[in-house]
Amino acid sequence: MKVAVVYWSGTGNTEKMADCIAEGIENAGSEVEVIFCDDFGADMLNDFDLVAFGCPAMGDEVLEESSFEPMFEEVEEELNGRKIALFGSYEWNEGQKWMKDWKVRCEGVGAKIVAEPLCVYDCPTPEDEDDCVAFGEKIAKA
Ligand SMILES: Cc1cc2nc3c(=O)[nH]c(=O)nc-3n(C[C@H](O)[C@H](O)[C@H](O)COP(=O)(O)O)c2cc1C
Repeated sequence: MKVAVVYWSGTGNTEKMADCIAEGIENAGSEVEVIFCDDFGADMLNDFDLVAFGCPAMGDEVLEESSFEPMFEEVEEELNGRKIALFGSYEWNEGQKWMKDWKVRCEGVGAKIVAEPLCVYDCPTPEDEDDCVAFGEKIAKA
């Protein structure tokens, strides 16, 4: 299994999640590449069996709009039938609306979401980091 972890992060919280998820994927014996969203595109999808997308809640409960959203708009057209996972950090709302909307959006284009999306409040605690590693191990076996 070859996995891409594609993320955006402004203050490092989602980046930390990405690194821990990658650690879990490696623990599971899979190959992983951690890629900043500007360096990923639809033409790379065929190189991976699974893509884990990470983006914090930004704007008003949306994906980051200048870098991650344009990449995702291009990629989502090609997600039908592909295995993906979603994760990200948030801070302002307990409702995690951005992630609920993102999940519905991905299901709408036919992506196969292999695990319940992982949301972490603010900066990952050591326990959150363990959850991220476990998430990586889980999705790598999906
Ligand atoms: C411009 C801006 C908009 C944000 N909008 C939201 C939001 O709508 N909902 C929320 O829960 N958190 C919001 N946040 C908080 C971030 O999601 C939170 O700080 C997160 O940990 C940032 O992750 P990062 O370190 O990966 O950038 C916002 C933060 C910024 C700077």
